Amino acid sequence: MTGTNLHQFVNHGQKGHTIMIELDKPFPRLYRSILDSIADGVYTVDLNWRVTSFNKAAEKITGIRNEEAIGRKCFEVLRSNMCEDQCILKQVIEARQTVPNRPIYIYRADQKQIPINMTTGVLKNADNRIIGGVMSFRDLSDINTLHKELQKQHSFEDIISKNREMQKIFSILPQIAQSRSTVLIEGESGTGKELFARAIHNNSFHAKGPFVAVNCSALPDSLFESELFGYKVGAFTDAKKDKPGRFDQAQEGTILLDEIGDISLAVQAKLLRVLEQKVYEPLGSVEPVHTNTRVIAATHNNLYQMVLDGNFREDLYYRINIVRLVLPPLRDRKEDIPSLIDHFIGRFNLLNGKEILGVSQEALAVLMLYDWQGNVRELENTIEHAFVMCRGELIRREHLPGRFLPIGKEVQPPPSLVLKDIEKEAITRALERNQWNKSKTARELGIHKNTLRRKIIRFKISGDQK
Ligand SMILES: Nc1ncnc2c1ncn2[C@@H]1O[C@H](COP(=O)(O)OP(=O)(O)OP(=O)(O)O)[C@@H](O)[C@H]1O
Repeated sequence: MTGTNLHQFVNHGQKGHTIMIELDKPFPRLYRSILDSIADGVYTVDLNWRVTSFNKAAEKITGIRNEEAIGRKCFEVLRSNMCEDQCILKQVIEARQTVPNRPIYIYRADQKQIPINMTTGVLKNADNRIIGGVMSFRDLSDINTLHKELQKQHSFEDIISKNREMQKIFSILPQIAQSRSTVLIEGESGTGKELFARAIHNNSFHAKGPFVAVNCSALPDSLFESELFGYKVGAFTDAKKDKPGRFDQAQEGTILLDEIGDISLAVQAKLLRVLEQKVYEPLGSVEPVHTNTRVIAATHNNLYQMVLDGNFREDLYYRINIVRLVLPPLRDRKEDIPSLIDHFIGRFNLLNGKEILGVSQEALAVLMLYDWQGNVRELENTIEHAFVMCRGELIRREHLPGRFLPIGKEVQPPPSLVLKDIEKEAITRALERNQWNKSKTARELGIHKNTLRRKIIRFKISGDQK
């Protein structure tokens, strides 16, 4: 390569690139041809972040032509989620080190956001002086689509679960979504009630309309009516102009009445009228407004028990309980924990530009043995905490919040604990919970009875072992 303007072109594979080039001289045709023959998108920038070369694959992936890219600032061309405050190139130049395989998002020319995998290296001239950077990137859309296809069996939209009860709900969710009936979703806090409500909305005839979530427990009686139904100017002293309510905002869409068990009996009567007659009057108005909003109600209470206790109107209960979904707590579907962890790690990797690969065996063991009173939300927050603490590729026990650290005896797995021990432990506990009834246990674990039998033999689980 001596005698050319491109003094050295080295590709270190996983370690990334070091390209030596003199940017003030014309980019030789030979090397442009080489760059154009590469399947990955490649572009170079100078120290003012101006794009100096942009190969054919980069054009194809981004939808931006070479002539449009050259000379422009790289953040105007790629517009990635990292550009503003975590510019990788800046980090690379400061550390004089290649950053390989960062998953990030960029915007294409047609405004579509796509996931890419970016490797960033420094660009040096013949005197070994840094004169810019080189980025190579790969479109991950197809890989992500394939991955999603595989995950589809255990998910509905963004809801992940291989639990049998949840799978049953997934299978009827499209029908529920397409009906116009009111849906009641019951489950402890953090089990995914709002996620399900959104999935129903997204798959319904109302999908193009808005999705409006109202937290009923946050609304005192005095505000409930004005918040839900709005008011007209002069309805009360401070009503200086008309204000639309949440039902107005949700017209043609879906309204989620979250924590419906927390509303008073007086408010329940008002809500019943809307559900029965599909009309309401804003405060200060006598003109009824017709609503076509789909209503989904959610609660962490046992509404039927509330009816029996006289705290919830029976007629309203039957009105909202046309279709009822009960989401099991996470401690009853621990088989979901590993895939939920993967799901959150994938999401946080993309958001934070990190490349964490997973959790260590010991960390997984404590997460599997934990009780998860806060359900999936608590798991999500735990992984987010670990993300902040983790500097390497693997989340270890020490990265988890304090309650997972070895002070309490109950969460101390033996150091040799491996995945099969966790599985054995989970199966034994499930068998105990179900009085060693194999059909019930298999159902709870979401596996076939024959699979359970095989595992009992393989793990040498016997009734008297504990
Ligand atoms: N099965 C699941 N797969 C993926 N993410 C989930 C799942 N279940 C819950 N989550 C996530 O956990 C968090 C809590 O979920 P969500 O808000 O839907 O729970 P909720 O039951 O409505 O809680 P609350 O009763 O406290 O309002 C959200 O960030 C949601 O995305």
